[in-house]
Amino acid sequence: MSYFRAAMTILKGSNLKIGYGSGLNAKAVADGLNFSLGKGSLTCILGPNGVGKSTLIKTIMGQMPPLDGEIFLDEKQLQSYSQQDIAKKIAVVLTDKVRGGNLSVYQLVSLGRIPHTGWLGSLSQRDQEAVEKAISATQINYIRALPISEISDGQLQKVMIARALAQESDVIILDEPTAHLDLVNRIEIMQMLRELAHRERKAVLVVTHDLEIAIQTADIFWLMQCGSPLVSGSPEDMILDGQINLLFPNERFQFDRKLGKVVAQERQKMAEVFAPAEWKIWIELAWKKHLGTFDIPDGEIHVQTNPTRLTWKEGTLSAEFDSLSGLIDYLKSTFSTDKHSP
Ligand SMILES: Nc1ncnc2c1ncn2[C@@H]1O[C@H](COP(=O)(O)OP(=O)(O)OP(=O)(O)O)[C@@H](O)[C@H]1O
Repeated sequence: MSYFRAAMTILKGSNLKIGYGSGLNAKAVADGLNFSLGKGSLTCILGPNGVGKSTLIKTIMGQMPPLDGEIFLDEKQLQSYSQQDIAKKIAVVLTDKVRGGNLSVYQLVSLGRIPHTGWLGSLSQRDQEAVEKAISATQINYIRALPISEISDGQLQKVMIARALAQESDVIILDEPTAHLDLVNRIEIMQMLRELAHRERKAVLVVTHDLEIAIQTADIFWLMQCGSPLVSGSPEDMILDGQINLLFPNERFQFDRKLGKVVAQERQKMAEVFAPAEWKIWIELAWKKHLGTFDIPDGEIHVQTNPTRLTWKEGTLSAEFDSLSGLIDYLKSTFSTDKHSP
């Protein structure tokens, strides 16, 4: 497996120290970063606000020099490339809103050819083919003639990805590409990036805070945490060995492997639940959310479906409800500390 990854590597960081300023005024943001980015896979960078994800991207793009260590792009030192040569190998999609409402979708995608044609270059047959291929791969043909001021945020994000594809670089980097999008668009964009990485053999590197969608789509995670090196691995391995919890500052928030979600760890006992598996999960989540601070005696919850019937059993007492919220409301009102206080 290590041979497979090494053979596909397009970008490598070695003992990298990143940050701002230089000399005595240098301010390091992260240190001791080692990574390799593989072609044909979707890699997600995750980490808390301010840990240095955007700084790492800017350094990889050659916009700022590393404070120490080295970056290799296609086995050559990044510093040996001109900015234009980097642009032929790395395309970037940033979070900033795109201006230029008068440009059509087609014209914006065509801008991806600038590293090959120069600003004033006209599009050759070869350039036009690359633009058409990018438009087709991102399924935006139906909006190609529209001005970008008239398309939605989700469509614009696909157009920006098409522009990056038209650049025909080995690496595509995206900084929070789904930040302003609704849930369906967030999933769709990440699935599109996964497909493009695999089908077009691109190395796609995405900064995201969307842990659950990243788990569903990424091949590799890079976890960044304050004061510690970058940790990489497959999302599934990281969940199973607990490394995913490096994302959280303390033990109050942990990734629940069974639920597949981040949950607050309340130290509390829970009723014994006799229910189908999907009911158990939502009863547990609702219990944690609503009853975390309540002192509820040992009890059992029994669930029957079709029609829904939830039974709370505590000693000889038994109460029935036709919804989970009905049961939760009952437990809240019965065991409220306010009610029990003198
Ligand atoms: N131009 C700058 N000069 C000096 N320090 C900066 C500059 N830009 C960012 N920083 C600092 O570098 C650190 C890392 O910032 P960065 O934007 O890389 O974090 P991030 O992980 O991308 O955060 P977020 O998830 O909030 O986008 C922060 O402490 C920030 O204040």
